[in-house]
Amino acid sequence: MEAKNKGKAAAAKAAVDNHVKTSQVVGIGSGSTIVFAVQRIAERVKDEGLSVICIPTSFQARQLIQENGLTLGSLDRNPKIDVAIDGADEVDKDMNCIKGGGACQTQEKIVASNAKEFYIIADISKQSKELGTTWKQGIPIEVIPSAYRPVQLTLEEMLGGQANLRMGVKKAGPVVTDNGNFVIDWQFQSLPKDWNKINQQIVLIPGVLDTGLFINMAKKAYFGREDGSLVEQTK
Ligand SMILES: O=C(CO)[C@H](O)[C@H](O)COP(=O)(O)O
Repeated sequence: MEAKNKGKAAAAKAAVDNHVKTSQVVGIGSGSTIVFAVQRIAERVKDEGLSVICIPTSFQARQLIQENGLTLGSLDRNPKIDVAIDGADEVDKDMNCIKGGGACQTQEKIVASNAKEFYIIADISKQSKELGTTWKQGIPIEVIPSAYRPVQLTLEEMLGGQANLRMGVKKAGPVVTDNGNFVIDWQFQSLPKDWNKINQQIVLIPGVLDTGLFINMAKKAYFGREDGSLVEQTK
């Protein structure tokens, strides 16, 4: 297994083994690390008879749940989630996160905020002392397509920096989210001191759905090192 994947797998296994119990409703995040968590849940279903209902945060998560033979639930049928597990692009010492590298942050935030407990799994490169110092691609913000230009201008006038429309790779034009919207990646000029305030300011701009700033939501983060060892972090 590739070294980085060893860390991701170790973090995923620890979170699933420590926090997922039978009969629970489990929120399934998106990205490359969550793949290992879903595989571990499937292993436990097979080996121990674990029984859980999985709530996806994206098209990718839905596919993963189905491909691994797990029970697919929905927020309509299972609005109360026991535990949610997800990856992150950066996690600071206070457990605040930047998410949305895969453009799934809105559904991820809905699932995480409706879970009793929310756990982050990541390779060690995602651990950071101060939010905004390691993830350099900007704060992901989901916007309604017709509003993208005014939102870009408002962000730049209000907060400075640069608000870039995320463009597709192997697809002409912008990235379109699972909700049919666009993503703006806001790159700040100077490191904000109060991320909570910044988040609230952005969310209030008409046309914005939500941001990839997950402030004070995660209970614990599991970071895996390349040798398969773990760093556990709580607030
Ligand atoms: O927020 C996300 C998707 O919107 C992902 O959880 C985040 O990008 C981390 O992904 P990976 O596990 O591939 O590092």
